[in-house]
Amino acid sequence: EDPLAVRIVNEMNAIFGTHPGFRATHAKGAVYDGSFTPAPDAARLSRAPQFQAPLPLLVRFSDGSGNPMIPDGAPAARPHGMALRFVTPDGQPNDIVANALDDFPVGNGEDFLAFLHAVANSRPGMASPTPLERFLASHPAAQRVVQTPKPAPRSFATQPYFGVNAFWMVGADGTRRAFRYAIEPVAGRDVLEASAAAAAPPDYLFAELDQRLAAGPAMFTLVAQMAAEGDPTHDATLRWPADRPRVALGTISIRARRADSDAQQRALNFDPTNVVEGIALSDDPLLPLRREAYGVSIARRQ
Ligand code: HEM
Repeated sequence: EDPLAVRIVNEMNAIFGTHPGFRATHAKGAVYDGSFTPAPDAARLSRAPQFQAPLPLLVRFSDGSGNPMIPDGAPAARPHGMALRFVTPDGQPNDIVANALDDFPVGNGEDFLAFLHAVANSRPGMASPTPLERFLASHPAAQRVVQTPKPAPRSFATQPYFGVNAFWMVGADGTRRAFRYAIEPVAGRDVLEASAAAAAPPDYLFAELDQRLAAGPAMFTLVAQMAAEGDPTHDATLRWPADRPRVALGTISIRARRADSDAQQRALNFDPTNVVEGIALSDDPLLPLRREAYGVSIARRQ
């Protein structure tokens, strides 16, 4: 039998079709140049280079489907994605790969495969219960994610993004703290009515961002939601209480779409397990699985 990561990417291909040269999911995207300026507090929390001094960033915004022709306003384009790479002085990448949803349907790879398999095998008009309905009935976190409203953003720059999986920060004094990333738009959250999203031009999000950047950078605050002692890090479906402190780690500034965006996005391999000294992976099993599955998709598309 094929490894789990291969079977997962196969199910993604079954859902979205195979599109040579494109990612198995988040297929439609573009790559931007930007920079990161750490907040004064960040250096104490993590000794990673991105929290010591300003660094260049590579950023990719994407629609959350494996279909590269998906209209930006289609429900299947949600959640949208934001992936970023700190370009560190020694060239070792630290990536953050985030979705426009502060949640995930499953906490382990077997359940993710079963979820994708159920989606791939359910069709509108099928007799109830469909495979998806059966999966949701026995997986409350997936039910919660499916029921969460996911309005289309007005702009990639008016949408918050979330890292979902927990990491550790290792401070200058060696102290380890568990956290999750959030990326908050400085312009504030702004969404479209369902009817406006359905009527929007197919590339409205990418066109809007070009227009916005012509007038000035798009800004976000990189935030860490800090765990309290004992908060679970091993299961992305176990959300931490909303009152956990949110610490600003710095400012993301997005300058312009790269002229070589198409070539860049083919070559780029964002991976949430690309971390540098000062950031460490948690015990969340989705992290090593993501590394493997992204690797499978990268090998197929490159
Ligand atoms: C077990 C869980 C997951 C699996 C198996 C998975 C799988 C994949 C795969 C195969 C790709 C394409 C990689 C490539 O060709 O470069 C991808 C891309 C992506 N995933 Fe995941 N994913 C998982 C969880 C997540 C989570 C939790 C998030 C967000 C919090 C996320 C956000 C994204 C984004 C934004 C991209 C596009 C990255 C880019 O712009 O290059 N994924 N995922």
